[in-house]
Amino acid sequence: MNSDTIDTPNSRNSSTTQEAILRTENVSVTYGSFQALRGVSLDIPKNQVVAFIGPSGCGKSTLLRCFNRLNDLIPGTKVGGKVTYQGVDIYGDKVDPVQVRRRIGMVFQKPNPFPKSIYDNIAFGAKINGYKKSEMDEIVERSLRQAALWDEVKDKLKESGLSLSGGQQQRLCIARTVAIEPDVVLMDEPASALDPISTRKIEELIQELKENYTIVIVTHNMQQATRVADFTAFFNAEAEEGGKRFGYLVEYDRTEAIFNNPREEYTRQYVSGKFG
Ligand SMILES: Nc1ncnc2c1ncn2[C@@H]1O[C@H](COP(=O)(O)OP(=O)(O)OP(=O)(O)O)[C@@H](O)[C@H]1O
Repeated sequence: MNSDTIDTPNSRNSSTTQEAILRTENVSVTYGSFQALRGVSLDIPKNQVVAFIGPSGCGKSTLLRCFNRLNDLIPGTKVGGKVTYQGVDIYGDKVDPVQVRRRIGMVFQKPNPFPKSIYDNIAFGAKINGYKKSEMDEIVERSLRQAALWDEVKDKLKESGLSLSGGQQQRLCIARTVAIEPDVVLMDEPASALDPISTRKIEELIQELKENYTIVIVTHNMQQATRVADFTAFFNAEAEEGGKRFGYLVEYDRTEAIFNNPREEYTRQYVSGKFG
C-alpha cells in the first residue's frame, strides 16, 4: 500500500507537506434516521498526535470509530463518504474489518482490562493475531515497556489486571493495544476517568508513543490537547429544522493555531471557554 503525500491539515496556510496515514473524504454518519456527523474531510498525518475537540454530541467519538470500522458493530449505523488508510478504502468490499482493527487499535475512556493476569491481557490478543508462543515473553515485556508500565508490574505478571489502579489499568490497555504492533492508536478520552497524576503519565506516554504510532485522541480537556497534540480538529454541532443537531468539522489546523490564532469565530469562542 502506498501512502499519499499531502499538504498539512492547514493546507490553506502552510506549504509544508506531511504524509497522511488516514484520510476522510466527505464522511457522514447516520444512526438510523439521525445524521450525527456531516461532510467531514480531514487528513491524519503519520507519526503525529491529532486531537478532536468540541462540545458534547458533536460527533468526535463517532468519527473516531469510523477509522477502525467500530461503527459497523452498532446496528443501523451508516457511514457515507470515504475513509482511506494508506490510500486504501477501508470500507471497500474486499476489506476485512478485523484486519483494519489490527492496524488501527483503540483505547477507550474506561480502562477495560480482561479479567485475566497482566501477562495474559497482552498475550491473549497477541496469540489470536498469530504471534508465536515462544515470542510471548518478549512481546509482553516490550509492550509493557512501551506503555511505561513494566517497572511497576514486572514482579507480578501473574496477578490479575483488575488488581491494578485505574491509571495502571489504562496503561495495561495501551500495552495490550500496542502488543500487536498497529500503525494507529485511537484514544477516546483515555484519561478522563483518571486522577491528575495518572493523566500526566498517559499524556507523557502519548508523546513517547508517537515515535512509533500515529495517535488520534478525543478529549474534552483543552489543556490536554495543547499538551499532547500536534494538530487539533474542532467540531461543533448545529441544529437543523426540527431541532435535530448534526456534528461537523469547523476547523483543523496545527494545535498552536487552533488555540492562539483560529480562523473561525466558533473556534475562538470555544477555545476561550465561551461555550461547550
Ligand atoms: N449508538 C448510537 N445510536 C444513536 N445515536 C448515537 C449513538 N452514538 C452516538 N449517537 C449520537 O450521535 C451524536 C454524536 O455522538 P458522539 O458520541 O459521537 O459525540 P461526541 O462529540 O463524542 O460526544 P461526547 O463529547 O459527549 O462524548 C450524539 O447526538 C449522540 O447522541
